[in-house]
Amino acid sequence: MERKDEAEEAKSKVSVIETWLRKHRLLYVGATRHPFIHSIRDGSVDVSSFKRWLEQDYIFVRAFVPFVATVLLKAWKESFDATDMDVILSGMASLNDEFAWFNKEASKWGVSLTNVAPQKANLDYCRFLESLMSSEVEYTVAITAFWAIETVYQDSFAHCLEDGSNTPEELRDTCQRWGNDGFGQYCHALQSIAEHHLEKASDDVRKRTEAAVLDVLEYEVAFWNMSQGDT
Ligand SMILES: Cc1ncc(CN)c(N)n1
Repeated sequence: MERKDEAEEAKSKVSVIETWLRKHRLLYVGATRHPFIHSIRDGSVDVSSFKRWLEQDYIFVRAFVPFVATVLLKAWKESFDATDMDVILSGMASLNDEFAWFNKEASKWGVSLTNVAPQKANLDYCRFLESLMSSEVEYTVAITAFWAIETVYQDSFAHCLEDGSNTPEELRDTCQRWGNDGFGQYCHALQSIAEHHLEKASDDVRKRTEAAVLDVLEYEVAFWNMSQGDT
């Protein structure tokens, strides 16, 4: 009987990440339902904004790869569960495909990805990524920030593919890239890993992880703003 109560309690227990998502709902919605995303979803998107996003995101992804490499290194050193490395490695593999995709998409839109100057919001975000690459930053903080970065794109672009959306045909490929179910499952796998480590983390590490997630959400909002030319 007691065992059953414990199982029931575990089932109804709200996870750390879920608690943060509820607590910071407005910011999360701001990052995943941004006017730029709405404009893709309703078909009113400004082509020059989309092209700016494409150019700037290519620069961001180039900085994202070394960040993910450091998360992989930390998983190897700090996690005893081999699944962590499998999931992170699958993320790296999809980043490899992403470069090919960026090049294809750039030629489709007549955009050159070489010699693009990073804009301030992008530079700030890349600098933040670099700070997370430090060996002083715990694996729990890094893997949870990684989850947040991937999830913002997944949630945003999946919204553009939902029933009732009016996403233009030529933008569906972009939305599929991050909004597809496989990418959704990958984000859930990252969330489970992050949760597992957060459950065991000290209050101090949890606090710093929550702050890093909030930073990610703010940088994502600034990135969408920049894409729209609102900086
Ligand atoms: C700014 C940003 N955030 C997230 C992702 C998803 N990797 C991205 N490509 N760019």
